[in-house]
Amino acid sequence: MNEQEKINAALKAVSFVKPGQVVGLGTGSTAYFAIQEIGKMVREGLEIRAIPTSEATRQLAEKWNIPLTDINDISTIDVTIDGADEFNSRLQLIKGGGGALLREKIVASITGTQVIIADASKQVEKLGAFRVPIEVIPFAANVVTRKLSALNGEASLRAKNDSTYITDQGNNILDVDFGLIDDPAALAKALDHITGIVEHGLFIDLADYVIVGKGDQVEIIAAKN
Ligand SMILES: O=C(CO)[C@H](O)[C@H](O)COP(=O)(O)O
Repeated sequence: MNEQEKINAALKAVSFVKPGQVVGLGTGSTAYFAIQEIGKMVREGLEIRAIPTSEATRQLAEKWNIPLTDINDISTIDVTIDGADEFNSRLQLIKGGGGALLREKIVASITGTQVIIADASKQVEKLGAFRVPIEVIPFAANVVTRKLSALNGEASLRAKNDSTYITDQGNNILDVDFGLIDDPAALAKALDHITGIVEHGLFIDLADYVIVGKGDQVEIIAAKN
């Protein structure tokens, strides 16, 4: 993990934000730098409305006086800048290390241009060294855990400060080790069909660009359509 690479990627990503747009604000230590930069742009007169992907991001945006709007009052988001835990050459992602995958995926699903920012450590040949975060309703945590083992997934209930981790929606997160994933799209489809899973952290066909900091350079990788 390299903080300067995160900063460089974030500074590049904010050039995607234009006046008058609705902007999705991601969650995590990389998105933090983009939100901070957008805050400075707002202070200098940029007019946008933003949708935060977590309560932590909402607080950060409020601190920077970034005007917020309600996702239920809009139909599309022009551009979203968010981080990722891993990405591959097809711009398939694992997200949810920060626990915000549900709102992040909802926001991504109505975003025109989804820009992912990352340091170079996030680029992988095959997804799966980072365990796939899966948001489950607490009632179903063990039910889902057993169903995941049928897919060769070893699930651990996420904890924080010695307590079970609770998401912004009051759910739990299972961090699931599937080993290296040969076909992330097929796994995502299988997870889509498990009752009790609210959402999973495999983001397939959602990223339009990944901006990755590499040393003091920044590489912009566009999705192949
Ligand atoms: O998906 C996320 C939060 O749910 C984050 O974008 C992801 O965990 C990357 O975080 P960071 O930029 O801190 O490495």
